[in-house]
Amino acid sequence: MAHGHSGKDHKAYDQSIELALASRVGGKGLPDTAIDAAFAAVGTALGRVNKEVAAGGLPFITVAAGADDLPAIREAAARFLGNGPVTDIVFLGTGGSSLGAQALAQIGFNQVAGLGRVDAPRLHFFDNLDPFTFDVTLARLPLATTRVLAVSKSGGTGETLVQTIAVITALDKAGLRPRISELVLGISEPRREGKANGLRDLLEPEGVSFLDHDTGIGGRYSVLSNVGLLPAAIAGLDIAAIRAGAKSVIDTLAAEDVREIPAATGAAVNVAAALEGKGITVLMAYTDRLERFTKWWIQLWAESLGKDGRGSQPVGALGPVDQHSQQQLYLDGPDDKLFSVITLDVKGAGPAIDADLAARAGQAGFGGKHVGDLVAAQGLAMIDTFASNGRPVRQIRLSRLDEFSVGALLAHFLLETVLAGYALGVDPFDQPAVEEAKILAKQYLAEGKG
Ligand SMILES: O=P(O)(O)OC[C@H]1O[C@](O)(CO)[C@@H](O)[C@@H]1O
Repeated sequence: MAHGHSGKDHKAYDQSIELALASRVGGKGLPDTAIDAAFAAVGTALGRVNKEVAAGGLPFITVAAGADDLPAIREAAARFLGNGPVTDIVFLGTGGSSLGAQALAQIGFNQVAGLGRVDAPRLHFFDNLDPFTFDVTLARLPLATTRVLAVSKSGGTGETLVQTIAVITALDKAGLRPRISELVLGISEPRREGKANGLRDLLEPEGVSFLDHDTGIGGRYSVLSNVGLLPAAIAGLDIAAIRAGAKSVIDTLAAEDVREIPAATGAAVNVAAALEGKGITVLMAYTDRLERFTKWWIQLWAESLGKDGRGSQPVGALGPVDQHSQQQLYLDGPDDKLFSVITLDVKGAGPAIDADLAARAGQAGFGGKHVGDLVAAQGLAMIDTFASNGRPVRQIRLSRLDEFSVGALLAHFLLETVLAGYALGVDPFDQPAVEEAKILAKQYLAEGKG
């Protein structure tokens, strides 16, 4: 990784819900009655989670806390990159088969808006289906030095299948089909009796090998399994540090007092907000490298909790840029939101601001400071402004953004979501409502509609 440390010697993050409480931010904050009721429900949910893990359930937790599979993941990454030059890596997959990998890749300064390529290879995540984007990309990519990782838990997602078909066709046209087993790799569930797996059917006859997607881990819970960690290893990240960060959070589940557990506290503040009729939960991160993290979290929260008429609308925001687009609404619009602000200790980081030039720009106060000083001041000012306007805000503060801390954050939000789901009385692991439009789309395609 170009910056930061992957050491395990620092606390991954600090969380505080103080400024979400009515006692601190006035009438519009969350009252003690709601917080107490939420902690009671989350305490019961925690007991259930711990019991299920002890009984061998919830493998997304046990896998995330382990390390036995890491050598195999590293080997697969090394084999995938091979010996020859690799200029580009294409990731096919959508939702939980892509967003976690994107969140991790961003920690290593990949996929950061405005930054473009830092080091080779370039990473391309095609989690959306767009005929023009894909056409242009396939035409421009140097296919002989490109590697493709196709990920689908079910092996049946239409977007991923048509992209994979297009890749095979492009490799064929480029005369590279004989090399496909070297250029392409898959991750999918093992074949199951009576269940089709289109991705394996497409690629295995070509000689392409697969890593098994854990059948007990749903896509949106898979980031700390090989689904997220193989791309992370390919991107050069320290996957042992990611797992160490995750384990540091998972280990807190054993604490006696539910209020001492950060993930349980995060679940409780969200459940309390739901009890108070706040239908929107905003996650605002003050660092470019957590932008995809917020997208990953949006799927996790929305698909896990939005059912039976329950759940809250997750909104991802980036600071400071979104202060210039959404702050007005956040502070002065409907009081229907809980805010969670993630800040990074960036004081002293980034370019120094020349004093003379700052004075010439009419901002003498910027002189002698660093860009990071301004961002740090903005994050803190935003948090305090939420509070002074009576808008409940939870703070999460990172001292560093590295593999260890992102592993911890990922585990935190995975656990927070499951605890909130159990506390709200919904099943956080299914997504029955997403099937209807998929079936209809296939019917319309057959009928030529659209
Ligand atoms: O990994 P798969 O099976 O291709 O599914 C991709 C995504 O599609 C969904 O099933 C929703 O349509 C998500 O839950 C999942 O993460």
